Amino acid sequence: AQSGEVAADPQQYDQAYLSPVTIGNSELMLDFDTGSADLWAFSNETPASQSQGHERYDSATGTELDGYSWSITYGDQSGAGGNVYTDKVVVGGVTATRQAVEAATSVSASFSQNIDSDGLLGLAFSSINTVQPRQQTTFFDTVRPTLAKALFTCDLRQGDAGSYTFGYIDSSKYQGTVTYVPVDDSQGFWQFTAGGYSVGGDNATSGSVGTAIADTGTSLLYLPAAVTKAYYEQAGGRYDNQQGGYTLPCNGGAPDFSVAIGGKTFTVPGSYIAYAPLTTGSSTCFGGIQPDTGIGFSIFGDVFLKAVYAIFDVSQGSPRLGFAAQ
Ligand SMILES: CCNC(=O)c1c(-c2ccccc2)csc1NC(=O)CNCCc1c[nH]c2ccccc12
Repeated sequence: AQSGEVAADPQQYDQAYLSPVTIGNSELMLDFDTGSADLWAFSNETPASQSQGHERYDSATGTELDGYSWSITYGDQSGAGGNVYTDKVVVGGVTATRQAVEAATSVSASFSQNIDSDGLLGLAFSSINTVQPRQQTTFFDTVRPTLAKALFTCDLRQGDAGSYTFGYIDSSKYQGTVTYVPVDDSQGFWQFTAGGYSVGGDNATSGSVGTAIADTGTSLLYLPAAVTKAYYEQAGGRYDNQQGGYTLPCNGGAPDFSVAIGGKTFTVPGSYIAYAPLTTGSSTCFGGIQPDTGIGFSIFGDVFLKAVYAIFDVSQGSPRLGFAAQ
């Protein structure tokens, strides 16, 4: 049975985390994304004008799926599309011998400009993979029958290298016990229900956050508008229309944010929520908590996930998420 571990290196402001992946003879840095289900990469088929500074997948090592294509658009209106190959993909020693690899023939500007990232490795459910005419499986779904345990874990850190493991849980990476909650995979996401929250206090008491997804591909923590408003009232933040989100003083006074999941309280330190200065040297920061208005659910992105050890587990038949304090 296979199991393995791969580093997750933070980009500036922990905007995303990148992990080394070998595809055929190419070694690329990919953004592992539990909020989508396509493994796509810059490739020899991506126009040079769009791929400056990126490592590229050389599709010569792959077997083309004739007549297959993919096209994805994310909520921030970024996206990519192209052709499909099968090739050998290795992540932390775990090997998928015939993994669908989506070679980009076109990528949006925000991906071209983010030169550290050579593509994404989707870890949501394969039901939302975009390959046509026949949907393909994610790397995790491809290797799942060969894994020691049908699960993967995520240990993201503030401003420091974290890691993903496949096939095993590393109990040295968390304290206390793991709290498991059921996952509703009907929308293809790692979707769960979050409970009460508290700002600055130590026990999650008021209100209820509700439906949420665990999403390593989204940088911030998107919460219901009322919860977000309550947070910034205590944090001394304000909604800045020009910035298109809440901003707050960078100076370290931001209160912690706590939320109950499965009856256990998990706390995001205030320092994670003073996310990034608006411009270099500014004393005003863009907030790491933003409203989830119009999305349809809350998104527990990297700002939350770097405060916990997360276990994405399908070993029990129905999927479940495990959280433990880091
Ligand atoms: C901001 C990125 N997140 C989203 O758009 C998103 C939404 C979403 C939907 C509507 C409006 C805002 C967000 C729901 S689930 C979800 N999660 C994903 O889509 C996960 N994949 C994000 C890939 C991605 C998009 N832009 C990037 C820029 C850097 C690194 C990764 C990315």
